[in-house]
Amino acid sequence: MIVTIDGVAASGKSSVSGGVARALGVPYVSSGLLYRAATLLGLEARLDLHDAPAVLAHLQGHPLRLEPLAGGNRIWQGDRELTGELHSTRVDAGVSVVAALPEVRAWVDAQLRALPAPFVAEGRDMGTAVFPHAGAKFYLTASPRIRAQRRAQERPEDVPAIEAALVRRDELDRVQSAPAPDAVVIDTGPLTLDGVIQTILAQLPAQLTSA
Ligand SMILES: Nc1ncnc2c1ncn2[C@@H]1O[C@H](COP(=O)(O)OP(=O)(O)OP(=O)(O)O)[C@@H](O)[C@H]1O
Ligand SMILES: Nc1ccn([C@H]2C[C@H](O)[C@@H](COP(=O)(O)O)O2)c(=O)n1
Repeated sequence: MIVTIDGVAASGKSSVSGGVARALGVPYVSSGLLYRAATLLGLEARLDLHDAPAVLAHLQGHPLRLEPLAGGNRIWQGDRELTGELHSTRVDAGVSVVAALPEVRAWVDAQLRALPAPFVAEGRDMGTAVFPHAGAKFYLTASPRIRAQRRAQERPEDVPAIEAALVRRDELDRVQSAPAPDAVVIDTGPLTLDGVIQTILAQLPAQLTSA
């Protein structure tokens, strides 16, 4: 069983996926972490992030390992844990460039499809390109201002700066971020985190919640 939760940047995908996964007793899979880790490695190696063959060759030489857990995902390159370094402003600024490379997308998709189900998968194209046959699909939205206000609780930048960066990233990620036609779209703006989780749990087919 696979449940997909896609959505725009900072719409609550990881927090909501974690809550849904815990309620179902399965792990969740954060696909964005693979793009973020690929970006960090590219930046550290001073690669041109537009150079797909260079980025891919570097990834193949420095394999990433995603550890999907219900309590939070961790990601490793060899013995080094990268997780804590992936939500910096520097990685945010470069990740859309790396995520636009078809070669990198194919590499990430192969990593994700190799994971053993059941799980909740979150990202941008989980319900469209990666797991089109998922048992249930959701897509989270919220206005840029609300998303920026939430992010500002965890970042040093102010709300207008965060909002501008989110709008820029939404635009850069637009191609792969369309909701699946069969996804339930949820505006998280008026909802609490738990409200979003309960909304999703209430809409899951009975065979998923009893599995
Ligand atoms: N419905 C909600 N109400 C209030 N706060 C929320 C809600 N959903 C998420 N948040 C908060 O918004 C912030 C962003 O959430 P989260 O990191 O889960 O989003 P994301 O979509 O995974 O982000 P990114 O695209 O950057 O990976 C977090 O601080 C989270 O606690
Ligand atoms: N399935 C995915 C997941 C993520 N991305 C890109 C888009 C984002 O800018 C970046 C980081 O993702 P986030 O942590 O914000 O969810 O990775 C994508 O293109 N496809």
